[in-house]
Amino acid sequence: MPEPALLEQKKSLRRTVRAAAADFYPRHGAASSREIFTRLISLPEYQACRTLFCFVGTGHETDTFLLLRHALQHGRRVAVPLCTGPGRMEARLIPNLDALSARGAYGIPEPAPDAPRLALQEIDFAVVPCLCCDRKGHRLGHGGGYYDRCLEHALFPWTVVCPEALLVPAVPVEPWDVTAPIVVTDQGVYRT
Ligand SMILES: Nc1nc2c(c(=O)[nH]1)N(C=O)[C@@H](CNc1ccc(C(=O)N[C@@H](CCC(=O)O)C(=O)O)cc1)CN2
Ligand SMILES: Nc1ncnc2c1ncn2[C@@H]1O[C@H](COP(=O)(O)OP(=O)(O)OP(=O)(O)O)[C@@H](O)[C@H]1O
Repeated sequence: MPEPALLEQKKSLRRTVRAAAADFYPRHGAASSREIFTRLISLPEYQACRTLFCFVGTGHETDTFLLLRHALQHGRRVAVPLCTGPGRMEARLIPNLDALSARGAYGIPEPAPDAPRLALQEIDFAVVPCLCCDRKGHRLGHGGGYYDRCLEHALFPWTVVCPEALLVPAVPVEPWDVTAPIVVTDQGVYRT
């Protein structure tokens, strides 16, 4: 059962961070995303990975097209989220960026519903979005629980990405919230 106080804290933090993000991304999003990209491709977990699962960043998120393109050009298998129901998503393989020309749930570019499914056991490394997070790897998402469900049993390393300007001292943590082992910002890499 959700604890009412924590739920309220998350709601209120989402409101504050959405406003901060709306201010941040139009002005600094492109530069921030490039810095985050540079740090991501330097991670040993990325360099070693053969199969990458990475979100497709939209407007007020880190732009991940740089990473998706890099991974495809360097021979990695690349999968992105496809929302399949409330709070549920699957990793689906894409052969190139043209496979992301359709808009899916919430206006996010998604592969076609018949794109091949990637079993979670086959993921070597994943890159995950957030509205904001803290340096301990606690992330706040949009509240759908998509990543908490998906990463609940993850045995692979994964990182959340967040501009340093949107980091918060502490994200309220509920029992089902997963903790990112790595936080990559535009200014550094934090291992939790
Ligand atoms: N790029 C990206 N892909 C993702 C996620 C994400 O956060 N970012 N998700 C992570 O869970 C899942 C989709 N979940 C989402 C749940 C709610 C909203 C949402 O409410 N967005 C807007 C409203 C969009 C609209 O105007 O309709 C909002 O925040 O106000 C977005 C994504 C899977 N794919
Ligand atoms: N592993 C899980 N199993 C069942 N329900 C879950 C699980 N994880 C989260 N939920 C449900 O999902 C809802 C949203 O959770 P939360 O607010 O933590 O989402 P979020 O992390 O902000 O969003 P997202 O993961 O989509 O970015 C909660 O009401 C919770 O009950």
